[in-house]
Amino acid sequence: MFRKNRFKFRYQKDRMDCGPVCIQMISDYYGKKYDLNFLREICNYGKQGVTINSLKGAAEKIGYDAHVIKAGLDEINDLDLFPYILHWGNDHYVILLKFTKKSAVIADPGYGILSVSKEIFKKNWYKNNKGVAVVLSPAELLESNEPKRTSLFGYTSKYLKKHKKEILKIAATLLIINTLTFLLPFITQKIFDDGIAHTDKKMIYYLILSQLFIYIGIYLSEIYRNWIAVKLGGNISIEIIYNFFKKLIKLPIHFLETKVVGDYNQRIQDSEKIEAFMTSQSITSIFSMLTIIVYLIVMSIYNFNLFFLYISITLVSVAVSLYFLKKRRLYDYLIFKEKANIQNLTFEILNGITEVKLNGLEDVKLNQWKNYQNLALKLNVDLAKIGQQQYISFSALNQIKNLSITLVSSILVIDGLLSLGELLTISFIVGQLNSPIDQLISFFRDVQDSKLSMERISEIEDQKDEDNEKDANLKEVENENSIIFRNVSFSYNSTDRVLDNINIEIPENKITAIVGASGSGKTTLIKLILKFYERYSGDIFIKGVNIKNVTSASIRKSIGTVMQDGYLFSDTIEGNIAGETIMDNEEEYQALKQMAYQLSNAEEFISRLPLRDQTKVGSYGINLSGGQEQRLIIARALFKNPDFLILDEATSALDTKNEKTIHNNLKLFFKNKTVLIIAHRLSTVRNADNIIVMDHGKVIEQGEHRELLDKKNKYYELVKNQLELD
Ligand SMILES: Nc1ncnc2c1ncn2[C@@H]1O[C@H](COP(=O)(O)OP(=O)(O)OP(=O)(O)O)[C@@H](O)[C@H]1O
Repeated sequence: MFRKNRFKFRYQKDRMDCGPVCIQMISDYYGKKYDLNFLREICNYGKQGVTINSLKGAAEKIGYDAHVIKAGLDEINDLDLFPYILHWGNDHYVILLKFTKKSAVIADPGYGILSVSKEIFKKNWYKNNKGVAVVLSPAELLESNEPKRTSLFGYTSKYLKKHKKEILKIAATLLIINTLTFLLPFITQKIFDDGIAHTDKKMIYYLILSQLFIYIGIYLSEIYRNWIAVKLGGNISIEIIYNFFKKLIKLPIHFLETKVVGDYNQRIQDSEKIEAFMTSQSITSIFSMLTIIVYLIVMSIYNFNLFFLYISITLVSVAVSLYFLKKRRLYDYLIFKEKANIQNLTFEILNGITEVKLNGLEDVKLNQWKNYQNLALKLNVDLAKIGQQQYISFSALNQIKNLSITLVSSILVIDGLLSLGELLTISFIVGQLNSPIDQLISFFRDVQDSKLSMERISEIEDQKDEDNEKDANLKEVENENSIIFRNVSFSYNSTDRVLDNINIEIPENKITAIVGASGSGKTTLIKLILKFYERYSGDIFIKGVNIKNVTSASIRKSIGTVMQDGYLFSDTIEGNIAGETIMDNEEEYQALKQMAYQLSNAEEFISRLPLRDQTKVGSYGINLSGGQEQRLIIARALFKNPDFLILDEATSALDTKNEKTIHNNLKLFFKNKTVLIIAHRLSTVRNADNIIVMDHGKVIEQGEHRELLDKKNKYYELVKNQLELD
C-alpha cells in the first residue's frame, strides 16, 4: 500500500504545465517525486498542452490505475476517491482535494490552494451538468526520479559570490545606517532626561548637533548604498538574462518547440524578480530583522509590560492581515482568470482584425470583450470592498496600538516607573518598527515568488545543450555526398508513428523530390536530417557518417535549407542573406552574394529598390510580397554554397514563371550538389532524378517520373489528383 503524505502544493512553471504538475502533486502525495520534464515528456506535452487521454496514458505509464469519469458534484463526493484531477474551464487542470459543507477545496497549479463556493466550482467544472475527472490510484509506481535542484539560497549565492566586494559595501553601509538610527532614541532620551531636566543648555546643543551629524551620516550612507545597489542590480540582471539566453539558444529544437513566446517572456520577468530579490529585498530584510530584534530587546529592557503589549497587538494585526489575505485570494484568483480571458480576446481581435471586419464580427467581438470587462469590474469592486475592510481594521489596530502604548507609558511616567525621555524613546521605537515589520511580511511573500522564478529559470539552465562536446564535426569525416535512411521510425507523441521504417537513399549530386499527401511525413523526414529530433529508431547517415555522432551545428552548416515557414529578420537584405559572414576575400564575398541573388531571381526586384540590398526588410522593414520573401530565403540558403540543398515547398508562393526561372538557374547550381525537394507542383517534381512517394509515414514508391507514371500506382494517382497532369 502507498503511504499518503500531506498534500504539498506545486506551482506550474509554464502556461501549459497544469496537467503534468497535477500528476506531480498527486505523486508527491503517494511518496514519489517525479521530474517535471519527465512528466511533460510522457504526457506528450506540446504547445497545446495535454489532452485528457494523454494525461491518463501518462499516469498509467508511471504505474497508476487511471480512469476518466464523467460525473456530477454529488457523485464524486459519494465515490470518495479524492484527490481527483479535474478538467477545469476549457483548457486547464486542477486537483480537487475535498468538499466542505459549502465549498470545494482545489489546488490550482496556476494559482495555489483555494476554497471556492460550490456555485463557482460548478461553473468552472461542469459542461452540460457534468464534469470530467481523472481518478488515479497507485498500483505499482515507478521510483522517484526528480533531480536535486538548487535551492533559492544556493542560486542566489552563486551570483552574489561574484560580487563579494559590492555586497560587503552594501552590508557595511546598512550596518552604519542601522547603528546610527539605533543611537537616535537614546539621544532623544538624553535631551529630555539630562538636558531639559537639569536645564543644561550646552548639553542640549551638543546632543542636537550630534543628532544632526547622525542624520547627515544616515543620508550619505543611503545615497552610497543605493548607488552600489543600482550598479550591482544591473550587473546581476545582465548576468542572469545572458546566462539564460545563452543556454536557451543552444537548446535542442524539440525542447524549444514545446514552449510559446509567453513562456520566455515570463522567464525574462523572472530574472528581474530574482535580481530585485538578491540585491535589495534579501539584504534589506536581514537588516529589518536585526532592527526588529534589537528594538524589541531595548523595549523589553525599558519596560517588559510595554514590550508585551506591543507584541500582542502586533500579532493580532498580523493575524488580521493574514485573514484578509486569505479572503482576497479567491477574488485575486477570479480576477486573474478574467484578466487572462480579456488579454486573450484582445490579442485575438487585434491579430485577426481583418477577418473580424471581413465577416462583420465587429459588434459580436466588441460585446464579448465588454462582457468580460464587466465581469472583471464586478469582481474588482468586491475586491475593493475587502481591501477597505482590511485597511480599516489594520489602521484601527495600529491606532489602538499607539494609543495603548501612549496610555500605559504615560501612566508609568506618572507612577515614576518610566522617565519622560524613556517614554519618548519608546514612542520613537514604535514608529520606527512599522516599516521593518511591513518589509518582513512582504519578504516572506517575495521568497515564495522568487523561488518559483528561480525554479523556472534554472529549469532552462539545467537542460542539456543540443550538441555534446564529444560529437565530431561533419566536415572532418567527409567522403561522399549522399543521405541514407536505415530502418528509421519516428513519432512525435510516442503513439502515432509519423515515419514508419524508412529505408531510402538520397543519391549524391542528384535531385530527389519527395511527394505525398499533406501530413504524410515529408517535412518530418527533413527535420530528422537536420537533427531537430533525436528520439527516432534506426540510423541516418550523411556523408557516410551516422548523424547521431556529429554536431547539429556542423550538419546545418553543410546543408542549405529553405523551410515552409522561412523567416526574414528585421535587417537589410544583405544582412539577411550573409549575416555577419567574414571572408578574407572581398571579391569572393561579393561574387557569392551576387550568385545567390541571381540564382534565386531576387536580383530582378532588388535592383529596383533605391537602396538595393541595403534596404531594410522583415517586420520593421518594407513590405515584400510572399514570393519576394521566398526568393530572399532561397538566396540565403544558396549563399552558404552548401554540399546539400533542402527545399521544403520553397517555391510555393512564386508564380509559375518565376518558379521556372529559379529552377532553370538552380539546375546550374545543382550540378555538384545533393538536392532534396518537397513540392506539390508537377513542374517542380517531374525533372527530378529520383522521386520518393510517401503515404502515411511510409515510402511506398521510388523512381523517375516516367517510370512511376507507368506503374499507375500512388504517384499516378497523386499526379492525377493533386499535380496538374499534362
Ligand atoms: N511538432 C509537431 N508535433 C506533433 N505532431 C506534429 C508536429 N509536426 C508535424 N506533426 C504531425 O506529423 C504528421 C506529419 O507532418 P509533416 O509536417 O511531416 O507532413 P507533411 O507531409 O510535410 O505535410 P504538408 O505537405 O502538409 O507540409 C502530421 O500528422 C502532423 O500533424
